[in-house]
Amino acid sequence: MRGGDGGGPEGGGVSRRQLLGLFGAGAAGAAVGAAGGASVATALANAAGAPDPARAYAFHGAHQAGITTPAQDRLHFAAFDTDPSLDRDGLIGLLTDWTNAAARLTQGLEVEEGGAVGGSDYAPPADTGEAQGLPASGLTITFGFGPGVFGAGDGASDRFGLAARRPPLLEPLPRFQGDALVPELTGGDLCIQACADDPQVAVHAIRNLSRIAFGRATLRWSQLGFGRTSSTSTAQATPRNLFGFKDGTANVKSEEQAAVDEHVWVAASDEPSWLAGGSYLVARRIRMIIENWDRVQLGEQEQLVGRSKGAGAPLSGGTEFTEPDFAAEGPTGAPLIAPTAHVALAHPSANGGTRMLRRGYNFVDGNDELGRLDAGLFFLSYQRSPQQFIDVQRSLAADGLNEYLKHVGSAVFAVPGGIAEGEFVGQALFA
Ligand SMILES: C=CC1=C(C)c2cc3[nH]c(cc4nc(cc5[nH]c(cc1n2)c(C)c5CCC(=O)O)C(CCC(=O)O)=C4C)c(C)c3C=C
Ligand SMILES: [Fe+2]
Repeated sequence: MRGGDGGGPEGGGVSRRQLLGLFGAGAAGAAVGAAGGASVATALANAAGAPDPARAYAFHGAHQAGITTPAQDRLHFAAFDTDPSLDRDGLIGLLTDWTNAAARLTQGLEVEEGGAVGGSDYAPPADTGEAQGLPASGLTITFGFGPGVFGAGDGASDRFGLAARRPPLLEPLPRFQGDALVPELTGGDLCIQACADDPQVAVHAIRNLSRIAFGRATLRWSQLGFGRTSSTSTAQATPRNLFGFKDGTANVKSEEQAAVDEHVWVAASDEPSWLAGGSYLVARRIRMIIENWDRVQLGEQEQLVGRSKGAGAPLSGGTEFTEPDFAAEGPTGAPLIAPTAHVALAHPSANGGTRMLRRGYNFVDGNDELGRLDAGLFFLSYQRSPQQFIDVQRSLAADGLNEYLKHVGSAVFAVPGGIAEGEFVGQALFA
């Protein structure tokens, strides 16, 4: 619990009580220390059915937390531009300061001991204070590097001396059919994804990390999210998006170790080696024209998605987790799942076997001048290569849902692997 004088989070870990119950004390200690690592994925998942305010995920580990971690209910995502005056040492300094703060915040602590009210009356507090008394709430903080960190590719603008370390796959995403991107909601040199089960905890994290960056990086755009639109663990119930459909049924789940290794983590044999254990993050702010959608008949809504609205079962039959049968035909000989249905076009069978780990959130940001809700899905996906997203998004050009969607924001980031205590996030990039 954040209290200003070093009080740790109750339980000190991934619901230590639950892990003790599952494995006994020794195993629980090892599991908490390696959170984010695959060896405890099942333990985390079993402990993750329902939000637990005292839950604290380890910040250090083989992978950054916040990817295969059971998706929390709330999001604050931020993309930053680095200040033109920032050089390599300045960037390392910023990453070090962010690491130190994030390691504390995720454990339910203030940015610094005595942060909000324990400092001098004559200096601004080191912590903004709105999370005083709040527990860790499952907070994870995940950092990523945008293409701009590696220079503009002309050699002249390589402020950080990282051009030679650029992941060959890290390019701004190509333009997709129907894109209506707003530059102010697109791109970014650095990103931070803060997820928690308490919105105030996620916002507090981004606010303080932004404040720490003052003079070194400025917020380019940010997004609040609620009601996760995916499950990343088999222990979680599938949530619903703002179209009212279950979303996340066929997602890559943390328990699918082989699929996570094949589709999510950059392997040691991939280029570049500094990104091993990391992933590529794609963010898309997708406006949903829900007023039009709400006038569509139920049967047509289901045809557009390819699944039933109630149970989330494929229209070819079965229950939620039955594999869709795209060859199944109805009495008229027409396929039960239309070839232009969202799930038909997004399915691995339509995309050379490709999958991705989706981790998006619903958003509602007020309304527009026509009185329509500015609502939608803040789509986040983690994959071993951005090409996985590109292939599926290109396939979705024929998606009937597009009539009700508008992609207005877009960004791609290389998310480095996890770190050990004493290291700063992304340290391998500078080695
Ligand atoms: C490019 C990737 C994807 C975008 C963009 C996207 C947007 C989007 N999706 C929904 C609703 C649903 N998506 C579902 C499944 C699904 N979607 C993608 C990819 C993108 N979706 C994939 C890879 C899959 C899984 C396909 C499969 O393997 O079967 C579903 C069905 C339930 C589920 O499996 O999650 C829904 C519903 C919306 C509303 C949307 C844009 C706003
Ligand atoms: Fe989808």
